[in-house]
Amino acid sequence: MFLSELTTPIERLQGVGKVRANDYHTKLGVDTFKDLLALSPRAYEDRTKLTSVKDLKAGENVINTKIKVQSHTYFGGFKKNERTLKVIVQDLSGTRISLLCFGRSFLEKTLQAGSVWFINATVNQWNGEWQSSAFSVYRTQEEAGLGRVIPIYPMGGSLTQKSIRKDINTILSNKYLTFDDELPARLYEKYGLMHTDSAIRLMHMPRSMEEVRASKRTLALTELLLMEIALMRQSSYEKSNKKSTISDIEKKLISTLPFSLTKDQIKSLSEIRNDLDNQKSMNRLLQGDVGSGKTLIAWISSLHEIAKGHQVAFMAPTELLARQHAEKAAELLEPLGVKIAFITGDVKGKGRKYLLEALKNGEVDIAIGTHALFSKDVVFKNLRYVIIDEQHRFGVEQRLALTSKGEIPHLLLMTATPIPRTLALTMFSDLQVSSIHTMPQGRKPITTYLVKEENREKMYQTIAVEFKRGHQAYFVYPRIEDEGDSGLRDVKNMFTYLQKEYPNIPSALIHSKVPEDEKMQILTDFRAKKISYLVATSVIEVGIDIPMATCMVIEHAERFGLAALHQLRGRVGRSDLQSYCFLVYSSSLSDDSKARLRVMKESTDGFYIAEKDLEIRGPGEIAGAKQSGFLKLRYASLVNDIDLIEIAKKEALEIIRTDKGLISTENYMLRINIEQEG
Ligand SMILES: Nc1ncnc2c1ncn2[C@@H]1O[C@H](COP(=O)(O)OP(=O)(O)OP(=O)(O)O)[C@@H](O)[C@H]1O
Repeated sequence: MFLSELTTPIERLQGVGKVRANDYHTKLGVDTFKDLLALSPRAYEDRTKLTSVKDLKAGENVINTKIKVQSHTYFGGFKKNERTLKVIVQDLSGTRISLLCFGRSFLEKTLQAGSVWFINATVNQWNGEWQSSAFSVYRTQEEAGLGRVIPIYPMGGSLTQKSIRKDINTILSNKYLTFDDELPARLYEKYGLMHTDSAIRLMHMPRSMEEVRASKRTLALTELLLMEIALMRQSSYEKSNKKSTISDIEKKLISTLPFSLTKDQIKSLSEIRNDLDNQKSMNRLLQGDVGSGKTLIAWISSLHEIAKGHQVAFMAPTELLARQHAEKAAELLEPLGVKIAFITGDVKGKGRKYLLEALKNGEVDIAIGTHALFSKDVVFKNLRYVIIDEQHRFGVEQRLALTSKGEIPHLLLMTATPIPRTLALTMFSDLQVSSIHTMPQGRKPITTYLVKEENREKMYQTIAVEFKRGHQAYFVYPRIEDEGDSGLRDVKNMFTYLQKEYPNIPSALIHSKVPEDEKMQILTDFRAKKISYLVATSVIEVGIDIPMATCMVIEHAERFGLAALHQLRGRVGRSDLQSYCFLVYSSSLSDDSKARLRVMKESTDGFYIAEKDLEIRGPGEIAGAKQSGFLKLRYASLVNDIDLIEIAKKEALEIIRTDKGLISTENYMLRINIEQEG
């Protein structure tokens, strides 16, 4: 069978109870046997050889060794039950190591003098003595996993390394289970790949790091190739040479704007129009910095389709943003006679029924909402254009699911987190890209200050001056409330603190737990200047557009990624007023965090920041792309596997060129796997 066909729910696995199943679903996104087998270890520990402290190289501190217990002593405290057990042992090389058994006095009975054990320990040197307080002891070499390479999985809740390994083993030990190859036979030979069955088994139970590398390479190339083919299959882009004309209704909107469009806005709009007038469906990414005027382009281009009698769907990542967009659209488009509907999961009952009828009958021109727009009961009469805001929140998979709905509509994805060039060139080969580099005229670059924690007071005073000028501010913190141990400032406590700092200045608290209606009311009041500042978590990260807000304070700035910092900063500087961003950091910063904050101070250009992000993170993943489902890759790395990405692209192109329907026997498995995953 193919791995994608192993869809048995995880709760049916022997030994997995309710709690563990629930943790699999919620912590790891594992719902089926297939998902568990596809769970890629986040690291491997090489325990193939016994190592003594003498074998440690600079920077290493983990040993797997055989020990002989010498003696016991106790240290610290006055009474016996307050003292800590110290077990003196000798490792393979005869070196003395002290095992410090904090809270583990019971080991005195187990680790008897003269007995022999295997240990896995993290060691360090203290006053010339080797010590370890983080160690595990095993009776046999087998139990210690020695002679093997141990996979380390992502964990969560009740799931431990041991339980995950055991569950994977339970599935793989079914002797009737074998996995068929997912790629055409010739590719295995051409690229020296393992068979799928071996690759899956060796990913979880490798005997050497060489096997880890070989299995990863196979699984990564398989994954990339399936994704490239799936994307290319549904892409039917053909550049049109025809120049489109601007409809009257578009002209009308443009003429009512109190400003003129920027050069890049005009260019993007014309690229989109040309695509919209093409027979083939558009698949275009509109990338532009925060506040560069992308959403406006979305509305104008919607009119191009509405003028033809077509319907448009506009999807935002959160209800809050969907509502804000709906309000803005109403202001801009309703005077032109455009009929707008707002649809989210929260619109229920009679109102929903009425809206759905109107959509079905074609009485609505634009439906604005969250992903609820694409639930089964939402039927359009004539949907021809879909716009997705902040596309990094929607994975490639949703993109595929969306366009597989009947007649393929034109698709415009908008993002304010530009994609580094290398990635755009490779992974997004199926997308056409329009970029807005120029900012609207009159915008002053935001001034960014890096503020040491101890200088916060001065910063609060500077902001007080802005309040006096009638300007507004955001204060952002990483947490809603402190759970007692983090030492981080949190939204709730700081709300109280700032009220004392700024007596008589109206403020509001906004975070994910505030009900949607309340959030909306707060934003309406903020826009109407009834509120001067918001104390918030990163819920305000995307899309909120309040022109009079000129100050953005982000405390514990080192806790946020570059993309998030850039998005947050983009909430100010949205008018011709001078705006300021204060990044407050703690004095104990890692080199990476320092480099990131420096980039923020140096530049306000999202394109530059995206490239730097990739550079600083090096072999890591970019801009939270993996986590956010931008590209949900399990095995391949966008940074390390550029060579595989290129192979996948080349082979996928060839396959699509010769057999787009994937109907040949050789390509049969590709079709099955793509359809299963889709
Ligand atoms: N050419 C322009 N000149 C002046 N103001 C503009 C121009 N284009 C758009 N704006 C205004 O700038 C603000 C931001 O525009 P818009 O919301 O379209 O940007 P965006 O790129 O979608 O922003 P974000 O990424 O933050 O969602 C809006 O108030 C909009 O009316």
